[in-house]
Amino acid sequence: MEAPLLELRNVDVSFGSQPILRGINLTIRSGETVSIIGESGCGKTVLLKLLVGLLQPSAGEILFEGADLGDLSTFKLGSIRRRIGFLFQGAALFDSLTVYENIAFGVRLLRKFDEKHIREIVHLHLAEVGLPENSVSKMPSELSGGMKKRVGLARALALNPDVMLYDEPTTGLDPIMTDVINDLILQTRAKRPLTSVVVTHEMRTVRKVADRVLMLFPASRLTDSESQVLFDGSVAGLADASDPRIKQFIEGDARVLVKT
Ligand SMILES: Nc1ncnc2c1ncn2[C@@H]1O[C@H](COP(=O)(O)OP(=O)(O)OP(=O)(O)O)[C@@H](O)[C@H]1O
Repeated sequence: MEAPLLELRNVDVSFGSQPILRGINLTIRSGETVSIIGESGCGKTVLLKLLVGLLQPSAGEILFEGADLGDLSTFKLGSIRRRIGFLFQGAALFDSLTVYENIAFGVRLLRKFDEKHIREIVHLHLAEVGLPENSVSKMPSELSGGMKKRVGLARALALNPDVMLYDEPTTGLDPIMTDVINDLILQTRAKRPLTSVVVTHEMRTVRKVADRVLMLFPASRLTDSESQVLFDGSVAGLADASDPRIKQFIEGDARVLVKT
């Protein structure tokens, strides 16, 4: 059987004496859109950073197409990273560069294309995320939060990734812009073979985009025998889950601490 595209085996992450991830086992198959949910601080962003090699686990293995990231040369790790697009929380645009230069940045760095080809790529992806042509000359400070996210997405897609990692893509956006970004995540996947991991605490986003949901619980509040993954299944299955911590998360404010 084909190896999963991404796999975490018995992964622990601690910062100092603080355990953040504990014994995480997870497989993500090619083409899936997996949403990772859980209250603030439970380690969702840490998990995303592990997948792209921005963080190393304290124990366990992270595999990409069966290859352990911890065993790879810098060169091989670099070639895997280039296949992974990341839409950071807050979009993380370069403030001193125009929208055009932000989208072109990675393409210039990683591909030997002439300027005409780069211009085509920038305009193609600007159109894909629904931004008008004249936004190319704008500076990030002139953009709304939703526009920034769209530029961040265009910048990631311009590198033609096989995997897209989204960190809170709709947090802080109004409901209309949330739906625009949710639709873009769906369209992005419909246009190309893409595996996506979407970290969010917005159930609206989960319901719209996820094939599968994974819910984490803070490691610091688990008993020794409990799994940190409270739920791994379909969005529909989430609604039927009996664990009160899951119910509270999906019914209430995701950021409110659940008392156990
Ligand atoms: N580099 C780091 N050094 C020390 N602690 C860190 C580091 N990165 C994350 N943490 C801590 O790990 C915990 C989990 O952080 P993480 O950002 O993954 O949470 P999250 O589930 O994504 O939360 P949120 O929904 O608020 O973004 C937090 O307590 C955070 O302070």
